[in-house]
Amino acid sequence: MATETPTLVELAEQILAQAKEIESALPSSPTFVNDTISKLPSDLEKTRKSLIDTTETLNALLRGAGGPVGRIFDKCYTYPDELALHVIYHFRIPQAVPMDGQISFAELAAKVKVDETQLIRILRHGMSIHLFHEPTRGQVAHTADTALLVTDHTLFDLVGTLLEDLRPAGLAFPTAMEKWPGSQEADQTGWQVAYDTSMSMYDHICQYPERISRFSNHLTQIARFDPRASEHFASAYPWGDLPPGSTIVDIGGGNGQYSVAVAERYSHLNFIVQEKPGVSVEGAATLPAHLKDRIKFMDHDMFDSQPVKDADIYFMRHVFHNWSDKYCVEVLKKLIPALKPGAKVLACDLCIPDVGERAEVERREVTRIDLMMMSLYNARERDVEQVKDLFEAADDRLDFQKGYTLEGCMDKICEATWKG
Ligand SMILES: C[S@@+](CC[C@H](N)C(=O)[O-])C[C@H]1O[C@@H](n2cnc3c(N)ncnc32)[C@H](O)[C@@H]1O
Repeated sequence: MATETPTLVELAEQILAQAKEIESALPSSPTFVNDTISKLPSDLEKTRKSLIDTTETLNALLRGAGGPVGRIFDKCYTYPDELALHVIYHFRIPQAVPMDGQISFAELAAKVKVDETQLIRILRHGMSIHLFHEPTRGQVAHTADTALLVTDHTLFDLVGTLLEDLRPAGLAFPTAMEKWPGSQEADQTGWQVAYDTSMSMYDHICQYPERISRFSNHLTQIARFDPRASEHFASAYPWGDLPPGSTIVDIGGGNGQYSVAVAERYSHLNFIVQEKPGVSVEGAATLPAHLKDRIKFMDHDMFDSQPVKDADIYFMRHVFHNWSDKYCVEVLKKLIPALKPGAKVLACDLCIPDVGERAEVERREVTRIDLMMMSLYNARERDVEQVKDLFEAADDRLDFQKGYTLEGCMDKICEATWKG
């Protein structure tokens, strides 16, 4: 509400106080060429997110010149920003600019084989959003951002996946909404419209070696963003309260990395990692010797009846967000005959925070992934209430308990107990 919005001066004062706090913790103030913000101590992460929120609020208030029209313009005109980055990716322009020093537009155009005039126009716009800079007229040099696109190939592949492969599905999504209103099927999305295929996104992309390779690198890049994810997972839930010898089933567990994290911390627990055939091969082969008697791997399709009866915990980490409600409920129903009274079912996913619970910039990180899941698979991210609804829809004897917050990330572990 307008009455609750701080004044411009109040916002500016908040920004000054937070900027001073951040700057005093850095070796030097960050620039677009020297990115020191990555050296910020983790205990100031909350302040950094809050400062982003405050600056965005101030910026948005000032943008509304002539009414909110400026803000609407800003949203629509991200399209040329994406176009500039897309061209920069497509023609591998970062790799053609010297890491130290500079190159003329003419030389660069010849090197990447594009028309010089088009290149200048693309890069001059790119420079306005910190993609390269022009140290002297007619010369191109790296900013911290474009240099990173050279040194970090998984980040480069993330750009390619998002802009070349996934973005067309987003553009086509309104048509998919008209064609298949409210669909919960993974083969009725923007992807099928954009690529004129009946295959689901993952099956389709697998047919193109270059695309699937950059897609898996983009997943690696996302995982690197939170290198302590398995640690957070292992510390968020009271695993230590389980009796010795308890059995935990990790459904859709990939290479078992989250079972490994909990097993390393709690030596009294046993794990069974279930996956589609072939998925866990590497995890099984590289399992540390001291965990071999406590972690087993098993082929199992989660849409079939659960073969491991009477386990203490069944957990699914980052499984439900790949599926629409209908399929999540089906997976839960397949568990029911295996559950003993008191067994716990845990669903861990990115969780959409309530408004005000986290910085707005963090909330948006989840809602934007939610829209990607929708446009690509008709899947979704959920808030705690929506996970609770899944448990209730599967069986009212699955008694929802609570959502455990994970320190340092946006995941929550939602817990239900089987009442029997
Ligand atoms: C996003 S990954 C999560 C992997 C792991 N739990 C983690 O948190 O890193 C989703 C996993 O679900 C698995 N999966 C998909 N369909 C499945 C099915 N029908 N049965 C068992 N696992 C399945 C995939 O193979 C994939 O490893």
